[in-house]
Amino acid sequence: MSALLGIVFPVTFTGHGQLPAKLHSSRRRLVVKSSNSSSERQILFNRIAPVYDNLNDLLSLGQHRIWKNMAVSWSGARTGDKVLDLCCGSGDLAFLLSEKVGPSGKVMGLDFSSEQLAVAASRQKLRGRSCYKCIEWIEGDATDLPFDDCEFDAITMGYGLRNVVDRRRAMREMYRVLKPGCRVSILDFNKSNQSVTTFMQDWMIDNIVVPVATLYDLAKEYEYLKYSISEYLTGEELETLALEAGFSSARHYEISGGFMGIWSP
Ligand SMILES: C[S@@+](CC[C@H](N)C(=O)[O-])C[C@H]1O[C@@H](n2cnc3c(N)ncnc32)[C@H](O)[C@@H]1O
Repeated sequence: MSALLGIVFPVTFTGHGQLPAKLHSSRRRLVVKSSNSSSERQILFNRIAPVYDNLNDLLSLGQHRIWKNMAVSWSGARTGDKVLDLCCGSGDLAFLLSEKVGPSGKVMGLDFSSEQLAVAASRQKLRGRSCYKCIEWIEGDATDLPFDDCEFDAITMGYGLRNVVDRRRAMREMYRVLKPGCRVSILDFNKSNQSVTTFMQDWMIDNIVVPVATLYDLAKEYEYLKYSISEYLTGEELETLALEAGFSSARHYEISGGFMGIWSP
């Protein structure tokens, strides 16, 4: 779900702030394409957890790995840093971050899906390098972070913000827990102003993503992708959101077919 033929875009923000809501797991089978409550989305991501990684590789032809590497580079994470990966899912960006910060650093991977975190933890066990031991998985809500002010040297978020119901609050939380002068790097699908791009995105979701997901009995869950992009923010709107949250600057670039974003000082 995260990546599809280059139709993604990260945006990074700097700056240096506060806030709090709680979510509870539910076993209800409630997944709809216009899923627009946090608990519905939590259920959705729990359900897709067992196949999420395989589908990412399949649907992006492996390209999501390149984009995630870029997002981690843009975060500016360095050896020994304490960093946060929000909406970490099965942990791709957290693993990449741990390679940057090394065993002397610390990576916190936070997500509200216990099933995604279980996949992340089992992947961690299978990995031998010492740097992976510096990752801690935390079940929590991106809009109510269980961290102190100014705790992190860098924050990443891959394909997360689009799925967060209260994005304004999530952005303010990122601002609060980030140290002054440090950077947030956000990677996601682009909500384009170009009708051709939107048409291509919709076409690929309808004709490639959903049919493939149907093979895993996850059609409805992946139909949600189209909805989530349509109600996401454009690059300009994301920049405004970051500035309103207190960040000193924010820059969104489209890449990969014209749709990826990066912060510039
Ligand atoms: C598309 S997945 C991305 C996972 C991973 N970052 C990646 O790039 O592969 C989105 C993740 O965001 C999580 N998520 C959505 N809203 C959240 C929130 N409010 N708080 C914490 N996690 C959230 C979901 O549980 C899911 O694991």
